[in-house]
Order: sequence, then structure tokens, then C-alpha cells
Amino acid sequence: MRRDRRAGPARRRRRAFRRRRRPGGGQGRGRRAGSARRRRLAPRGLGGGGVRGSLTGLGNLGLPVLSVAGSDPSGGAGIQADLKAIAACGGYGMSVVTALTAQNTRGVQGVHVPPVEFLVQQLRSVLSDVPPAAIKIGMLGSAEVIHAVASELSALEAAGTRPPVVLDPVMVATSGDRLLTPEGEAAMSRLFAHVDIVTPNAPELGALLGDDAASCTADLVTQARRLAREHRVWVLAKGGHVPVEATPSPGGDAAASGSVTDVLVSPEGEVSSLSHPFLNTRNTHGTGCTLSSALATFAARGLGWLAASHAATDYLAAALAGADRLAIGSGHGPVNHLGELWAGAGAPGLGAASAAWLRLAPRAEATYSTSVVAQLASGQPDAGLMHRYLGQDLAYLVDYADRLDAAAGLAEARGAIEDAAFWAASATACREEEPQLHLQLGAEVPAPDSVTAAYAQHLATAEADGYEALAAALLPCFVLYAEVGARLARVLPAEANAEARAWVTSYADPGFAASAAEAMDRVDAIAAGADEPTVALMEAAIAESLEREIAFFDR
Ligand SMILES: Nc1ncnc2c1ncn2[C@@H]1O[C@H](COP(=O)(O)OP(=O)(O)OP(=O)(O)O)[C@@H](O)[C@H]1O
Ligand SMILES: Cc1ncc(CO)c(N)n1
Repeated sequence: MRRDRRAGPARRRRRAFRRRRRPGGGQGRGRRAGSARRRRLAPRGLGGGGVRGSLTGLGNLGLPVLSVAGSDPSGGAGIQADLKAIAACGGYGMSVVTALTAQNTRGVQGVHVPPVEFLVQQLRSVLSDVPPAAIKIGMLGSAEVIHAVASELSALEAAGTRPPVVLDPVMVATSGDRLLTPEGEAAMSRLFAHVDIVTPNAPELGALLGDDAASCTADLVTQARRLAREHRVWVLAKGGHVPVEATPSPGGDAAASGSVTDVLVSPEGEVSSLSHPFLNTRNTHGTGCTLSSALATFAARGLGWLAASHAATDYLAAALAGADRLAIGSGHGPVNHLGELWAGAGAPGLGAASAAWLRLAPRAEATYSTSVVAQLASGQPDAGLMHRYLGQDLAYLVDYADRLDAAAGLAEARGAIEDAAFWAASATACREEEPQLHLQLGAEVPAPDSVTAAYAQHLATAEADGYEALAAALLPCFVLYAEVGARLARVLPAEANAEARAWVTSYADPGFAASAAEAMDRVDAIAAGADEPTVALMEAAIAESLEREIAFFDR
């Protein structure tokens, strides 16, 4: 549902994010369940955030969490990701830098490991002044660094002040670049005696055991149990590299079907599976860093490892679900660390329409399981399905263009000349330009079916409710199509057929994204001038249009 392609001024990008999901994963095990060794070594009051929390005045929020990790200047992984994840999960982030990388979303171009003496100096500076409530260890770079970190942890143990420690045994980046020397890989297990939980991905788990990487969840469980038993440590084995296990999906062969399973094993061999829907996104840079930092933060806040693992994987799943709404870099982009916060509490300067759209992001995710979008994403949409959908879309566009004109008239009547020009130009694009795609793909205008008619009825009702409600009701058609176009452009298989390619290219067009951004800005401005009941009406109209869009795609 393309609108106006006028380039227009550079616009603030539109972003929408997942709403906060229930924290804690419903495990209800609020007490730390660290290993027996951990409890022995750190006998101070570890009954959760209560005591320390009351000292901060923020409940159990704002407790210091230390990341000992490498720097990713592009901000998606390493200490940069850690600090964002720690903040998002309620901690106060600190960082001791082990290594500098020159990297971006495409890969790692260089690694520099500073003198280990300086690492030790950083650690001692921080530890002597701000005792962390938990530590996360990430990229270490070399065997020498591993030994230095192990000695500092063992000094904390001797003093009885070691907090919970999460070790992410980083070896290779998402891009495939090596982040640890082979000697470092061999030395990694030296750290196991000083940490509570290790979070390897499948290749790292294999490497730590001198085995091949697990290729299914059952193998991941077997290997995680072996590592946990051999080192008397908790293991959260990540399943992001294990081939996706299919789960039935209501929308047919949906691109988003299947699940990713992480496996938590206690030192005693107790196994828990943590599954999340597989997300078909390229933006997975830094997922491991983010997960281990979230885990450390929830441990700092007093959760046991099972509850903390649920809370951390839930947090990451939401950050991943919002990842495609950030457009960072041209390779594997980062997850959206703060998206849930922006959606829940709002972000400075966010308009009411943008905020409503953010809150609807979890619902908007259903778009990707609809038959039309899922089949477009596969690159081989069914011709009959596309013919039906595009025909109905042509019928819809006739009505939609009329409603855009109505909005132009209502705007003009109030003297909102720029708004009027925008809606009118969009109506013209809707009549003259957008149908070209449909006709090129062989669509013919049929009688509107019940889904199309219901959408038209909703727009008519919105118009009867007034200009504000109509503007709001018109919005999702712009924004959702721009989002779907952008996401599908990133995941479309190289062998996609001509029809899928034409559809995706059309809606991934930067000019269309600019129009969608402009529509959002204009509706935000309209809401800013409206009273509370009218804003509520606008929010309801946006939500209803989203439902109509989802139904429209599911044929
Ligand atoms: N496409 C995906 N959809 C859903 N969850 C995912 C996806 N990819 C990774 N995850 C989750 O992200 C976390 C990290 O998994 P992964 O095995 O990719 O770790 P990693 O390789 O250490 O990450 P990194 O990309 O930072 O190197 C796990 O919790 C995993 O379940
Ligand atoms: C600095 C750093 N640490 C960890 C990773 C793993 O994702 C990375 N890419 N960069």
C-alpha cells in the first residue's frame, strides 16, 4: 500500500519495538541458586537484592554489574552491548576492557590486546571502590589475559568477596572472525573453577570438550551435561547455531516458524530447556554478549540461575524481535537493547502515534506468520494466493485513496495546508503509482471480499469520528508496509521468484519509507494538538487498522 514517493527532507527514522514481556520467566524461584562452591566462597549476605537494594533506594535496581570484555566500536557486541543490556535489565553497568577490536556489522578487521598489567590495574581500580553485585566475563583475547583474570577472581575468593560470575567463553564472532588465540581456547577452562555459570554457543561448547559442535538439541544437552559435570559449574548452552527445530505454525510454512532452544544444566546435571520462536533476522550481532550480561544482571538482582536464565532469554527474545526496527550497518546488525523500555515507558520526544505503534509491536509480529507475508519471505509465494491478495489490495486501494482525499479535505478545512498536501499527494500515488505493481503482477480488481469490506468499513467509521481518528486509521497501512518491505528485503532468498522480488523491492523503497516516516510524524503532530479522549480514539483506530492489515495478509 504504497503512498507518496516524494523524497522529502531527511526524516527521523521510524522505529517500533517490542513491549516489555513479563520478567522472570515465571519461575518464581527468587533466591539465588548458585553452586555449592559459590555459596562457600562468597558467604556474605547473598539473599538477593534486598539488603543492597535498600541501600541504593531503588529496590533491587541500579546494582553495579561489571563487564570484563572486549570493545566493539560499532556498538552491537562486546562491552557496548553489555552496558546497554545491563542498563535495560535494571543494573548499573561498569566495564573493564580486555581487548580493543576494530569491527563493524560486517566483521572484525583488527584486534589489539593491551598489556595485561593495564587490565589488572583497571580491575583493581574498580573492584577496590565499587564491589560489583555480579561480573560478566566476555572476550579475553589471549591465554595471558585468561590467567590474569583467573588470579584476580581467585583473590576475590580468598577475601570472600567474589560475587556471582558469568563466563561467556567468546572464541569466534558472529561473522566467523576469531576473537581468542588457540592457546587461549586451550586455557579457557582454567577460569571454570572461578565462575558460577558458563554460556557457550554450540561451536564453543564443542571446542571446550574437544568435540564437534552439536547439530541438534539432544547433542547440545549431552555436551552441556558433560561440561557441567566435569567442572562442577552451571552451563547455559546456547542454541543459536543449532539448526532450527520446526514447530507447527498456524500460518502454514511461515518464515518465523520453528524454535531456538537454549539448555541450562546445573552442576548436578539437572536439565532445563528454554525455547523461543526462531526469528528470521540477520540482526544477531552480539546476542551472546547481550544474553550473558542480562544473566549477570538478573543474578545481581537476586534471581537463581534458572529464573535468571528465563528472564535473560526472555529479554533477549524481545530485543531480537525489535532488532529489525533498528537499521544499523549493512551486515549483521545489533539487537534492540532498549526497545522494550522505549515502548513501555516512552522515550523522550516520542509522539502519541509513535508510542502507540511501539506498544503494538508484539502484535505486529503476527504479520510475519500470515500466509501472504510468510510466502513472500520464502521467495516462492503461491501464484493463486498472490493473485487473490493483490486483487483485493487493488480493490482496497480504490477506497483507501478516497479516504486519503477525505483526510486532505478535512485538513484543508482546518487550515493544515501541509497535511492536506501530504494526504492528497498520497491519494494520487495510491491511484496512479501503486497499482502499477499489482497490474504488472497480473492482478484484476474483484468485488471486495469480507476482509476488504471490513477494512473499508473501519476507515469509514474513523472518518465519521473526525480528522484525528481518520489520520490515525490511515497510518498503519503506510508504516506496516514499510516495515514489512524493509524486513523482507533483508531476508529474501537469492533465488526468490520475480513476483516476490517485485513486491519486496517496491515496499522496501527508501522513498516509501520516507513517506511512512512522514505520515507518522504528521499523525504524531495531530495527536499533540488533540485532547485526551481524541488521542484515545486515535490509538484505538491505529490498533484496529493493524488488526485489519494482519487479516488482509492472511488469506
Ligand atoms: N534467529 C534467532 N531467533 C531467536 N533466538 C536466537 C536467534 N539467534 C540466536 N538466538 C538466541 O540468542 C542467544 C545467543 O545464541 P547464539 O548461539 O547465537 O550465541 P553466540 O554465537 O554466542 O552469539 P553471538 O552472535 O553474540 O556470537 C541464544 O539465547 C539464542 O537462543
Ligand atoms: C568485542 C566482542 N566481544 C564479543 C563478540 C562476540 O559476539 C564480538 N563480536 N566482539
